[in-house]
Formats: sequence, C-alpha cells, structure tokens
Amino acid sequence: MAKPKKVCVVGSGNWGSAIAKIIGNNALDKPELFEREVRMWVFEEMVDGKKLTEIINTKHQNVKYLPDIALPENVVAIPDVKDAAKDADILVFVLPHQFVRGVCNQLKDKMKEGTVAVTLIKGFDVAEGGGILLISDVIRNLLNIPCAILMGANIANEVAKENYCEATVGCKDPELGRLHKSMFQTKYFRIVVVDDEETVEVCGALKNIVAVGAGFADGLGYGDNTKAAVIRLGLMEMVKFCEVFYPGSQQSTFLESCGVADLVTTCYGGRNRRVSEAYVRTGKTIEQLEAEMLNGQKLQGPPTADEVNVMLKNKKMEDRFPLFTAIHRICKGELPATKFLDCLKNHPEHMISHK
Ligand SMILES: NC(=O)c1ccc[n+]([C@@H]2O[C@H](COP(=O)([O-])OP(=O)(O)OC[C@H]3O[C@@H](n4cnc5c(N)ncnc54)[C@H](O)[C@@H]3O)[C@@H](O)[C@H]2O)c1
Ligand SMILES: O=P(O)(O)OC[C@H](O)CO
Repeated sequence: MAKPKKVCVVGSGNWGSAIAKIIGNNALDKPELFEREVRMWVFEEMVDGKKLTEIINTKHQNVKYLPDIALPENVVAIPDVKDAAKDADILVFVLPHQFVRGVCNQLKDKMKEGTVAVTLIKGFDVAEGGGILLISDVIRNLLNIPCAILMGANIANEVAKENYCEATVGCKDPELGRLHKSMFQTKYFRIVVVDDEETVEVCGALKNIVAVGAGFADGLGYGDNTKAAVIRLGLMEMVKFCEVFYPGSQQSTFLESCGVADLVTTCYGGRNRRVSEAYVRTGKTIEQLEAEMLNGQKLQGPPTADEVNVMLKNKKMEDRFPLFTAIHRICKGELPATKFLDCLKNHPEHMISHK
C-alpha cells in the first residue's frame, strides 16, 4: 500500500485559507491517504504587531484573509516556501497569479522525485514574444512536475462557511484525478474530474475578465438583463478563445462548474465585479480601489484582461474578441466606461442574420 501523501498548500489568501481548511479536514479523515500535518506557505506579514504565521498557528484562523473561520489545527503556517514545500508529495498552488513565477523560481530543483502539483490559480502568464502561458505550464516548466487544475464556482467565503458548491478538476491521468478528488471532495464541496485540462484552466482565467464587464454594467446602472447579455457574450468569447487557441477543447467542459457556473457566481458575487462597479461609480483607479476595498486581497480580472490583450494585439485579433478588448481598454482608461454599451450593441454575435 502507498505511503500517505504529504500535502503543502502554496498560498494562504482568501481561497488559499479556505482550501487549506478542506484539505486539513480531509487529511484528518483519511489518514491512509494523507499525512496528518498539512503545511501552508504564508507570505509573511505583520498583523496588529504580530507575525501572521504565529497568529495562524496559535489562533488557528487567518485573521486577515479569512476571518472568523476556524482552520483545523493540523494546518501549519510556514513563512519560508522552501521549508513548507520540502519533501511534499502534492503541492497545491493557490496564490494570486502575478506571484506564481517568483514562487516557483524559489522551488526550482528543490522538489523530490514523484511530487505532483494542482493549481487553483485563475489567470495567465505572459510568454516571451507576447503570447500567453497557462499557469499550469509555468509550474510544469519551472518545477518539471505534472500539474492538474481545480476551478469552479467557488467564492471562498461561502465555501469556508460550508455552503454547498461544486468544482471541476482537470486531470488527464485518471489515477491522479482520483487522488485529487479524495483530497478536495467533502459533503459540501463536490468534485467532477474531467480530462480537458486546458479548457478547465482557460475558463477560470477568462471568467474574471467577464466579471469586470459585469461590474461595469452594474456601475452604469443597468439591470440584470444587461448583465445576462454580458455573461452570454462573455461566454461566447470564452468558447471562441478556446476554439482558436486551444483546439481540441470540449464544449461539455463549459457546462461544468468551471464554466457557466463560475461565470455566473463571479458576475454576481465576486471581488472583480464589486471593484469594477466602484471604478465606474467613483472614477478612482482600479489599483486605488483594490487597496481601499480588498484589505490585501488581489484582483485577477484587470491583469488577465491585460495579458490577453497583449496576445490579441500581437496577433491582430482584438476585433474578434471585442468584449475582452473593451473591458481591457476601460480598465486602462483608454475608453470611457460609458462606451461599454456600444461594445455590447455592436457585438459581432448580432451581425449574423441566421445561424
Ligand atoms: N478568493 C476567492 O473567492 C477565490 C476563489 C476561487 C479561486 N480563486 C483564485 O485563487 C487564487 C488565489 O486567490 P486568494 O483569494 O487565495 O488570494 P487573495 O486575493 O486573498 O490574495 C492575497 C494573498 O496574496 C499574498 N501576497 C501578497 N503579496 C505577495 C507577494 N509579493 N508574493 C506572494 N504572495 C503575496 C498575500 O499574502 C495573501 O496570501 C487567485 O488566482 C484567485 O483567482 C480565488
Ligand atoms: O472574487 P473573484 O472575482 O476573484 O472571484 C472568486 C472566484 O474565482 C469565484 O469562483
């Protein structure tokens, strides 16, 4: 029988802490599969004069990023990522996408034979030459280990309260897919494993751009019908993006939690939506609002819109993705938010007479 796996959660923000709670409890419930101690790498900072790692290890709560939620005592916060990941069998990457390359560089050549990863990170990396890379590819390339993906309609605070929801694991290897399912699944967090890894990940990244558009529609004072149009046109562009850049992508994946469900929850309940609404209403910059409204949490939508736009511009394909392009230009202040509706009205989807 295989030895129980040592798990390290790389990240401890809002979602990182919520997923550490799930994995910690599963490690307690399944000692035959997982080692009791689950390490969680914490980007160290001072909170009320104390180190966040010390607060987490004594209070068993991440008071800054997931307050009022008890973490199991076997989740141990560690400030050095190399110490946290040492000897790990499974690395669960869950940090804002802008930091993943720096963190992986610290772990390069340090992983033992047989280590595997799962990424919960929504976003892209910019490739040399102006394309985009999947975050799972950054992890695979830098650490030379396999990497599966978990995405879904998972607002962290709701998952942490144990409200029922679903998630999708993208994993081509069936045996690893089963292992990941047993690490993540609980009575209230239900997992479906599919082999369409790329679509699962691309959906998770792109829905954050659409959520920014939903926030603009709210900020402009339009109602739910307009938001539904943003969601529909956003979904059409997500599907087209996969067809063009990730051929082989399966339509059925869009019907999993990582697709339509995540799009809906983010466009109603997410941080990207909330800050983007405030951007239209206040005229402050996104960076200013992120700092004022999120207490250290990070937005993924505006930087993802930027990363996607670099590629679309390079390939002269901005006009094929007008919603993504307009959202990016509004974030950058290149287009007034009031022009957002023109983008919806003139969307190429409406120019086709019959399908
Ligand atoms: N929060 C959610 O509801 C949710 C749900 C599903 C997926 N996600 C995705 O999970 C990923 C992580 O999100 P989150 O909510 O856990 O993070 P978060 O938005 O709470 O981000 C804050 C985290 O970033 C860390 N950080 C700050 N500066 C850093 C640096 N220079 N280097 C490394 N880390 C630094 C902070 O210490 C903190 O742990 C994102 O890609 C997000 O899209 C989030
Ligand atoms: O709060 P957001 O906008 O980063 O979205 C959170 C999650 O991705 C929802 O699944």
